[in-house]
Amino acid sequence: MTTPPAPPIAGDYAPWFHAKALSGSDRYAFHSVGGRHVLMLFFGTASQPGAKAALEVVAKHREVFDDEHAVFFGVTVDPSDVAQNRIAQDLPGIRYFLDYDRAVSRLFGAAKDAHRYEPFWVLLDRELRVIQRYRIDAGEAAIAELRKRTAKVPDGVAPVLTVPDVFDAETCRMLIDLYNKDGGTASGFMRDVDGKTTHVLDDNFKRRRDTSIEDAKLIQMLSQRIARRVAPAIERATHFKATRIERHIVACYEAGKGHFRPHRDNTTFGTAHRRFAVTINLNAEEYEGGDLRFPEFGGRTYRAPTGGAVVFSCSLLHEAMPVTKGKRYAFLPFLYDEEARAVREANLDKLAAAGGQDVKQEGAA
Ligand SMILES: O=C(O)CCC(=O)C(=O)O
Ligand SMILES: [Fe+2]
Repeated sequence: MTTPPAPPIAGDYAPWFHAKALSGSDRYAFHSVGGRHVLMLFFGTASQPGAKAALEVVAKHREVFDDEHAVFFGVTVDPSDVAQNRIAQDLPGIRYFLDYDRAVSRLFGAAKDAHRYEPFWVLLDRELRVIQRYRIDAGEAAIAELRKRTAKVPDGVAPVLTVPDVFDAETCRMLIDLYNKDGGTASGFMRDVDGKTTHVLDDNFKRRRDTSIEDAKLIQMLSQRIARRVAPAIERATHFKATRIERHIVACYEAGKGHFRPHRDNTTFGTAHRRFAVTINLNAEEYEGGDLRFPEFGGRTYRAPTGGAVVFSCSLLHEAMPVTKGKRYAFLPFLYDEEARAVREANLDKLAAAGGQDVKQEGAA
């Protein structure tokens, strides 16, 4: 039997989990809230006076939770809180987890067992690390600290690599032409639904059209450039040897439509093998907006030069900002290694039929 990890203390990264939320989601992905300070309140049941008072403190400071700088999550283990309308989601910023099996409460140390519950607040920074835990009656102190932290958030630097000249100008142009001949197809993203990695389309979350490169010779040439110019940069910076490449696509984000909201690239069974994401811009001078942003590290944005790459770990939260003028074209592979290939193969049976295509493409980097 493996012992469950000890609950996080100040300075530790908070554990990630999926949980039922009052919003209606059965599997709300907690890792996706990074980039904002997070105040969690493990209150157990709002029928208790201490919990009720704590929720009143949240209501009093409601404007702090604007989804941009800070978010609040209440955690109840009592179904009667919903049945009796004691809690309600209030956007922006106020959300609840329905932790009826106590899994989340156990993870954070609030539920000791089926009977004992120690309510508390826990404040997390934008990288989802614990700043501090507060007793349930110390809500004012927790929110005062949150206000202080959000008033001046240092502008960090995301741990990304920039590699110039992976493709020459001619190759970039040729890839754009290839896309334009085909016009691309609306591309979605992966989500685990009932244990299967499923392809989902949602314009609010991602809007982009992709065309898949089919020419074997071209694929080989592009893969070689990645192997000779991107893989060594990754190896020098991280000691990771990328040997495999997933997907050869040209993607296009159009002004007024194209964007991809904050996500991580390896959080489903079907994508767990991905190690590094590579963005090679094909026409960096021809559009506005469309830069990459890593919300856990602040507002700074990144744009690969034409033919050059921005490379980052697939575990980092990232977004492609909306394109506001022109069209942005990019070549967007993922890299991994032999060990990760075994992970990929072990997960093949977890791909829902319709979603399989994208992640089954393969070749050596
Ligand atoms: O547009 C980009 O550069 C990144 C795209 C991305 O995040 C993805 O395809 O997962
Ligand atoms: Fe991504």
